Amino acid sequence: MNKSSFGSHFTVTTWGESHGKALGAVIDGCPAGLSLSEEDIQKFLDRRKPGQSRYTTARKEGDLVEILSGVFEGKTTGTPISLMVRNTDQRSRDYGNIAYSYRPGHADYTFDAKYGFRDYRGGGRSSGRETIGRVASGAVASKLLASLGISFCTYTKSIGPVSIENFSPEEINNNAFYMPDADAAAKAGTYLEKCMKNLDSAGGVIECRITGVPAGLGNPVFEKLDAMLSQAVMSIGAVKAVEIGDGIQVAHMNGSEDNDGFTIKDNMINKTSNHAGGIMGGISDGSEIILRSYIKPTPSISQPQQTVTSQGRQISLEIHGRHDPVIVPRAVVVVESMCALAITDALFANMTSRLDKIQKFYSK
Ligand SMILES: Cc1cc2nc3c(=O)[nH]c(=O)nc-3n(C[C@H](O)[C@H](O)[C@H](O)COP(=O)(O)O)c2cc1C
Ligand SMILES: C=C(O[C@@H]1CC(C(=O)O)=C[C@@H](OP(=O)(O)O)[C@H]1O)C(=O)O
Repeated sequence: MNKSSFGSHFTVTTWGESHGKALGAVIDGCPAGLSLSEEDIQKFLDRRKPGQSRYTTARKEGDLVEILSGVFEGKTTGTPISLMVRNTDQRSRDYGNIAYSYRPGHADYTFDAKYGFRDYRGGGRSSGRETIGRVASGAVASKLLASLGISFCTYTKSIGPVSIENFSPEEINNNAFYMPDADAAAKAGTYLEKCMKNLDSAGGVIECRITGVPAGLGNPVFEKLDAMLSQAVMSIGAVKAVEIGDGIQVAHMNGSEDNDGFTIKDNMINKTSNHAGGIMGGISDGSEIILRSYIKPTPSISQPQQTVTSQGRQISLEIHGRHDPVIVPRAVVVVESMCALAITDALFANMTSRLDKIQKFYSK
């Protein structure tokens, strides 16, 4: 089985390959009446599309979205929403040497081990280009969440050894890295130039902050909100770790440092700090949700690497084709989209969690 869907209440199925005719998504479970246009979705896709700086793949794609179904007179109809982006700049002949040899760090070997057959053109289904369907669906989920007062702020926290520490997340500078600190962005550029000169690649960290999520979203066991968010973000290619709140740092803290105190502010229960990153016991606590995603260096590099062919011959492989020297800047909106899908799914699952809420709904 090749499961291509995410979510059980707001369900997204992505489809397509990097060098096929097109890619896209089908969204099931979006309520009727949400105003939605191709421009709403295009704004998201434009943040992800390739060819926008020298630090991303040189593949030139417009990534123009077409809404094929589920929207009438500018509003969702409550029926499946089908979204499509056509591929226009495939150069499949560049991939001849990976048809029968395995790229270190990519999905070639494991895909073959599972299916015994693969579309090797640009990684096929395992290409980062699959994230088009995720981002197009994330745009719809974000529009829905925005109408409920839930918003996202996502940015590059580090690239290689260059990280940003003291900054205002709202000030995302319009640099090639979506990094809210222009000095750090310049340093990241210098670091990447060195990597590129060495025919090498770099990784980094993306931070996503979600505001406006009320207390009470998520479940106490299994489908914990932190587990749902982590699963959503870990399912993106090249993501190797996810942290919520203080994340792995808590292993080095004492309870007296890590615990967030409670207080009353404006007659409401509030916290004195947010080490937990907005989720306790698997359920949102009403404060900002803070998630970090750790992205590995792009596996396809052009310096010679040791590998084997599917026939078991040892070879030295130089990878051709057009690849991202760093994945992080283009993955910022992918992380945001997967978080939006997870929050929407959790929200819809929550609708029937309390009898008083159901009674209120039917009391009119
Ligand atoms: C937006 C995006 C762009 C990517 N670009 C590339 C790329 O240009 N070259 C490459 O080899 N891998 C790229 N990747 C990563 C691979 O798709 C990924 O490493 C591969 O599928 C193996 O999966 P894994 O790293 O999760 O094990 C990209 C991933 C994303 C999300
Ligand atoms: C084209 C995109 O990124 C691609 C992600 C990717 C990979 O292996 O993940 C490999 C490269 O493309 P191709 O599939 O042609 O080899 C990247 O250019 C895109 O994301 O739109």
